[in-house]
Amino acid sequence: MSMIAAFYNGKSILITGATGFMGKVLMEKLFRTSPDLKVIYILVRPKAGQTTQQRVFQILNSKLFEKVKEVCPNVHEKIRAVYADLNQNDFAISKEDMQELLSCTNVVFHCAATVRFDDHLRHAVQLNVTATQQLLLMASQMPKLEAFIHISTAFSNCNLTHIDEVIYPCPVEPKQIIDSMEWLDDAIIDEITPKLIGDRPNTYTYTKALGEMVVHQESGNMNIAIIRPSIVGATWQEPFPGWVDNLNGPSGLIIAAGKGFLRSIRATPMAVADLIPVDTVVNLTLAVGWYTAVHRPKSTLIYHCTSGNLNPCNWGKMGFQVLATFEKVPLERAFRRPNADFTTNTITSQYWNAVSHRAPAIIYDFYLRLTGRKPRMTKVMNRLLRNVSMLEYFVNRSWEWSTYNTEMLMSELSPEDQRVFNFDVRQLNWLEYIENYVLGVKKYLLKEDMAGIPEAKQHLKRLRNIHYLFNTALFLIAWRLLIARSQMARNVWFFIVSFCYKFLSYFRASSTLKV
Ligand SMILES: CCCCCCCCCCCCCCCCCCCCCCCC(=O)SCCNC(=O)CCNC(=O)[C@H](O)C(C)(C)COP(=O)(O)OP(=O)(O)OC[C@H]1O[C@@H](n2cnc3c(N)ncnc32)[C@H](O)[C@@H]1OP(=O)(O)O
Ligand SMILES: NC(=O)C1=CN([C@@H]2O[C@H](COP(=O)(O)OP(=O)(O)OC[C@H]3O[C@@H](n4cnc5c(N)ncnc54)[C@H](OP(=O)(O)O)[C@@H]3O)[C@@H](O)[C@H]2O)C=CC1
Repeated sequence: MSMIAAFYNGKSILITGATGFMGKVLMEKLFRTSPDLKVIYILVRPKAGQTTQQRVFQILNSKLFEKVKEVCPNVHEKIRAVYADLNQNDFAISKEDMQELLSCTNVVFHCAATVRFDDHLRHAVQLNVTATQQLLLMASQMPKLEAFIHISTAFSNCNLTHIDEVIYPCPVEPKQIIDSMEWLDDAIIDEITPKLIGDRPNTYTYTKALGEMVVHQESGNMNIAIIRPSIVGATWQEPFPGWVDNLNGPSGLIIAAGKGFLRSIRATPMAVADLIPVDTVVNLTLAVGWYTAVHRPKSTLIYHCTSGNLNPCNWGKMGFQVLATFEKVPLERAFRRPNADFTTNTITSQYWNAVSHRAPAIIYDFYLRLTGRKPRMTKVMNRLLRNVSMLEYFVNRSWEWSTYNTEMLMSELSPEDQRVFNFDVRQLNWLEYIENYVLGVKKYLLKEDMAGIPEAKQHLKRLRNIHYLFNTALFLIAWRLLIARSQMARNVWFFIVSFCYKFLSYFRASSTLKV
C-alpha cells in the first residue's frame, strides 16, 4: 500500500483556500486516496450570495468529485466547513470552532492567497503575509500538529533568473510592512508601492516573497515546508485530464485566443513556458506533507514544483498546439478566427493591437450601434489588453529553478508512492497535455457541448468568408482612392488591366483552336 495514503488515514487536516483551484484538487485527491482520513477542516467564507455550506455542497456535487463519491461515499460527513475570513482578526472564527481546530489538527495546508497581480498592496499584504503569520500562530498552539505546508509561488523571486530552493530576504522586514499597513493611508501606500516591490512586476510576487520570510521567521519548532509551483495549469491525469475551473494563468488567454479576441501578443516564442499541471502540484504537496511529518527535516525545506529544467516547453510550441487544437475543436460563437502572432517588438505589438484588436472592436461596436444595440466590444477589448499586458512580464523571460529537494523527495518514495503520487514531470507529453487543456477549457470552464462542434466550424467558415470579403473591399477602396490621386497608379492599373485582357484573349483563342 502507498505509505503516503496510509499516513493521511485517521488524520485531521486543515486546508485554507480549499474553494480555490488548487484547494479543490487537493481535497479531491486526499479523499480519493485516503478515504479513511478523519476529517478535513476547511476555512471558508460566504461568497456571491452563497453560504459556506452551499459552497461546500456545490464543490462536492461537481464533476471533479464524481470519483471521490465512489471510494468515499460519506465524504459529506468528513468535511467540516469552518466559517472564516482571513482578512479579519483571528479569521473571525468562533471560539468553539477555534478550540476544535487547535486541539485536533494534525496537518495544515495553507493554500489561501490573493493571486491577483493588480491587488492593492494593503490587501495583498493582509492575505499573503498577515494571514500567513496568524495561521502560523494558530499552528504553534496545535499540540497534535505534525506538519505545516505553505504554498508559495516559484515567481516569489522572479527578480532573479536562477533561483535555488532557499529563502531570499526582502530589503524591508515583513513585520515592518505589516505594521506600516495599519497606519499608512491608501494614497501613501500607492506612492511607496513601486519602491517596495522594486524589480518585481507586481504586488502578488512581492507579498508572496514576504509570506515566505514570515514562514521562515515564525517556524519555531514546527515541521514546516514550502512548495513553490510555477504556472499552475489544468489537470494532467487526475481525476481526469484537462480539468480547470478558473481564468488564471494561461486559461483566460486560451479562451481569448479561441474566441478570436486575442490574435497577437508580445511574447518570446523561445522563452520557457514553465507550466505545471495542478494534479502534479497536489501530488508533490501531499508527498511533502508526509515527508515533513515523518522524517522531520532539521530545517524548513523548500520544494520547487516546476517543469522547465526537467521537461522544457516554450511559448511558441504552446501557442502552436493551442491553435492546432482549435482547428479540430473550435470554441463556439467566436468573434474572429483564432490566430496567434507572437512578437517581441513593442512597436510591432502596438501596431497589431491597433489593427488586430482595437480596429475590429471599433468596427463591431459601429455595427452594434447601427443595429440599435449598445456598443461593448471596445470596452471588453481594452480590459483584455490591460490584463494581457500584466502577463507579458512572464512570457518574455525564462527562469531556472533548481529542484534538488524535489528530486531528493522523489527518490525517497516507494515505487507505489511514485505511481500514486506522481510528480515526475519528465513523463509529461506536452502536445497531449495542451490538447487536453484546451478541451478542458471548452468543456469544464466554458461548459460548451461537444455536439456544437460542427456549428462552430461552420461559424468559423463564415468568419473566414467575411474576412476575405472585407479585405477585398478594403483593397478595392484603397486602390480606387489611389488611382484617383496618382497618375503613376493609374498607369500601373491600365497596364495590369490590358495585360489581363491580352492574356485572356490569347487563352480563349488557343482553346478555340484546339477544338
Ligand atoms: C496571440 C494569442 C496568444 C494566445 C495563444 C494561445 C495561448 C497559448 C499560451 C501562450 C500564451 C501565454 C500565456 C500566458 C500566461 C502567463 C501567466 C503567467 C503567470 C505566472 C505568474 C505566477 C503564477 C502565480 O503564482 S499566480 C497565479 C496566476 N494568477 C493569475 O493568473 C492572476 C491574474 N489575474 C489577475 O490579476 C486579475 O484577475 C486580472 C487583472 C487579470 C483581471 O482583473 P479585472 O479587474 O479585469 O477583472 P475582474 O473584475 O477581477 O473580473 C472580471 C470578471 O471575470 C471574473 N474572473 C476574474 N478572474 C477570474 C478567474 N480567475 N476565474 C473565473 N472568473 C474570473 C470575475 O468574477 C468577473 O466576473 P463578473 O461576472 O464580471 O463579476
Ligand atoms: N494558480 C497558479 O498559477 C499558482 C498558484 N500558486 C499559489 O497556490 C495557492 C492556491 O492558488 P489558487 O488555488 O490558484 O488560487 P485561487 O484564487 O483559485 O484560490 C484562492 C483561495 O484563497 C481563498 N481566499 C482568498 N481570500 C480569502 C479570505 N479573505 N478568506 C478566506 N479565504 C480566502 C479563496 O477563497 P474564496 O473562494 O472565498 O475566494 C480561495 O479558496 C496560492 O497560495 C497561490 O499563491 C502558486 C503558483 C501558481
